[in-house]
Amino acid sequence: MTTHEMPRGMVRAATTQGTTEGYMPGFGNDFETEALPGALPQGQNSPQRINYGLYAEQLSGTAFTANPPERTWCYRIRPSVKHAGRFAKIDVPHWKSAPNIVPDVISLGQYRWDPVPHSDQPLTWITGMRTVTTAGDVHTQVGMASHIYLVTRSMEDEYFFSADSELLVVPQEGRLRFATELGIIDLAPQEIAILPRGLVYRVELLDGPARGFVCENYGEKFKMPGRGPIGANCLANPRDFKCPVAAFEDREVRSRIVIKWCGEFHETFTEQSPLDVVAWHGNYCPYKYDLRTYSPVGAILFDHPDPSIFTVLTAPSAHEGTANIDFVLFRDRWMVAENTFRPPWYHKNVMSELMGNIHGVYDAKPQGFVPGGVSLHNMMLPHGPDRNAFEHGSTEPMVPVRQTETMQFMFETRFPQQLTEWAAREMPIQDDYVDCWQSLEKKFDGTPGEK
Ligand SMILES: O=C(O)Cc1cc(O)ccc1O
Ligand SMILES: [Fe+2]
Repeated sequence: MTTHEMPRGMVRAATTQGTTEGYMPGFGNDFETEALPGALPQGQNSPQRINYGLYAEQLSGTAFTANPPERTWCYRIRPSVKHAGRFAKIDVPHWKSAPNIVPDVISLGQYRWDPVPHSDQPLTWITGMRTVTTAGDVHTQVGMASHIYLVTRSMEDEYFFSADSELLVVPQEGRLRFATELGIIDLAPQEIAILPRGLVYRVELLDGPARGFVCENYGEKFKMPGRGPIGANCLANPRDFKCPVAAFEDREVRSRIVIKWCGEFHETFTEQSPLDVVAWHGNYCPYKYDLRTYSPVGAILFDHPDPSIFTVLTAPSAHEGTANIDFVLFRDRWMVAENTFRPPWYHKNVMSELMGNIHGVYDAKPQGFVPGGVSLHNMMLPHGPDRNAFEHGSTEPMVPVRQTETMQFMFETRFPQQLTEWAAREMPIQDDYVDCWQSLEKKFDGTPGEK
């Protein structure tokens, strides 16, 4: 299927001025969109009867009284209660939720993994999800989980929603289509998508097998970080977030809906596609973002700032400035600081840092952290440049250098991350990772002067 082909039978809103080919720009906007003319009621949410015989339904992503409240009004062929009833538990063994403490697995440590090889098994978005770490508690809606997905099959007449979490998707190889209740998102490496809690969707492969990373956010939703003295511009700009226009299917076919709820998986069946929202308006919706539109701000004279300067999105916790999750991007950029050790400094951090490599070379780890690979520097565990990066960083000429062809990210959380059994035993762990610091030399010889 090409990017422009629609899934079977899907009717999408005509793009209007201000939209970019099936998407509407802006972060947290109050959007409105209709796939059939006149389907969206004007001036009120719940008229006695709705055009085309549609049903009105509200999807609330925050408490009714939150400030600001986030909700979307959907005008659909059937209310979703007709789609989802009579649930049965099913087993999705590799998708774990916090708390998931494996007694004989040691999560305390610095870990790194090679890319998980693509599979020749038929794996969908649901069966291909592999949890790497969990943190916090899904039941009290704090913390997160990190996952790797390996997708080799499109979902067919099968749909999913997570009542537990919002999903941040970071593709690394292969393109995916998210056909959602609120419209279609096509996603390629170097882009990200956010799928809100409660939204029903189907995931299709657009080409090849797909692999990528997911951050499952149990807590408050991702938002743009406060930019403080940076002001109104740079970092991620609101207009670069894109929300899909309405698209619907009118397909009467037996369909399976899988629901993640309190860490458990359930199935229910319906006789029609649940993607039957013809029009909607509101501020609770899925969106995508092209990481290449991120404008990094950094040191332009000396020293190395905290990586919070590279935050794309932040999911707050109850403690101001202490994120449940920060999503941080290390992209290509100029390094210009004078008289400065330019790679990341050595450090210990109360927050735990899970990193993934989308492509290219990461400056603190010129070897070993390869595209598709993952590293974890858990709560308060020391880490920093390996020996090669240290030697290079402390001797390189202080001329402007462009770090090119590089893109890594970090899921940083205030909670310690617990390894799953799969991450500890099946994912290709690099047993010798911690040795990358052992060859750092003692330079101190008791005499002053630079060594
Ligand atoms: O540990 C890492 O590689 C991530 C990181 C990068 C950086 O520039 C500063 C601090 C930090 O934790
Ligand atoms: Fe770090």
